[in-house]
Amino acid sequence: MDNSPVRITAEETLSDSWYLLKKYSFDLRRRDGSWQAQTREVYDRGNGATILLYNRGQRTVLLIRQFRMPTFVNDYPGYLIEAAAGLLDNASPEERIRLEAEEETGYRVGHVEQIYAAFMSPGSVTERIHFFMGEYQPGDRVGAGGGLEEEGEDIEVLELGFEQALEMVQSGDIVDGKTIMLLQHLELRMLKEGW
Ligand SMILES: Nc1nc2c(ncn2[C@@H]2O[C@H](COP(=O)(O)OP(=O)(O)O[C@H]3O[C@H](CO)[C@@H](O)[C@H](O)[C@@H]3O)[C@@H](O)[C@H]2O)c(=O)[nH]1
Ligand SMILES: [Mg+2]
Repeated sequence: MDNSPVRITAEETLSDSWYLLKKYSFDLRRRDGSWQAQTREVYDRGNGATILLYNRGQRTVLLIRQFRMPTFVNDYPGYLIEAAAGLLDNASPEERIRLEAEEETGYRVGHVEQIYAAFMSPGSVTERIHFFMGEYQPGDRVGAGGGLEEEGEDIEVLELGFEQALEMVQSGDIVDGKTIMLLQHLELRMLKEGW
């Protein structure tokens, strides 16, 4: 017997231009057992991965700054400070984050640790982001980073002190969700382990 609380009744593609925007019609079984018809728009850009590169000895992190159009059209100057990140494009999260971190920051990544995967905007976007932490050393730098110009990327690499980065979360100079989560994960680790 089908016990699912959801029955999809129709699926309409609203846009398949760069990524995929669909409208789903479905019946949802409410907690009282009754069924209710609903529709929701769902944006599918695949899944992603992100990493906080940190150096424990120097007490620094490597972040990037780039232009993000969706923030610009929502009353923000558009240049966002973020942890390196990329879409999976059919690679595994770990494979992808190594490639992306090197492409964006110029640092080759050694050991990485996956900490969790999270839905970042579950009311509208399918994406689940895989979160990683990785230590870097100055000698791991193999290029300038910056991303791929042919894809429109123009990425500035920033090396910041831990404390400065955490203060920038408080001051509103760092406003990207995944980056705030990663910096706070680092802060928890610093507190727990007494760095
Ligand atoms: N032409 C065109 N290019 C696009 C479009 N949308 C994205 N791109 C390009 O596609 C590439 C995607 O770059 P990635 O580095 O793989 O992804 P990202 O944009 O950094 O995404 C990461 O961060 C996001 C925000 O936190 C995450 O949502 C995502 O999962 C990932 O972690 C970028 O060059 C971007 O400009 C579009 O509509 N049109
Ligand atoms: Mg990226």
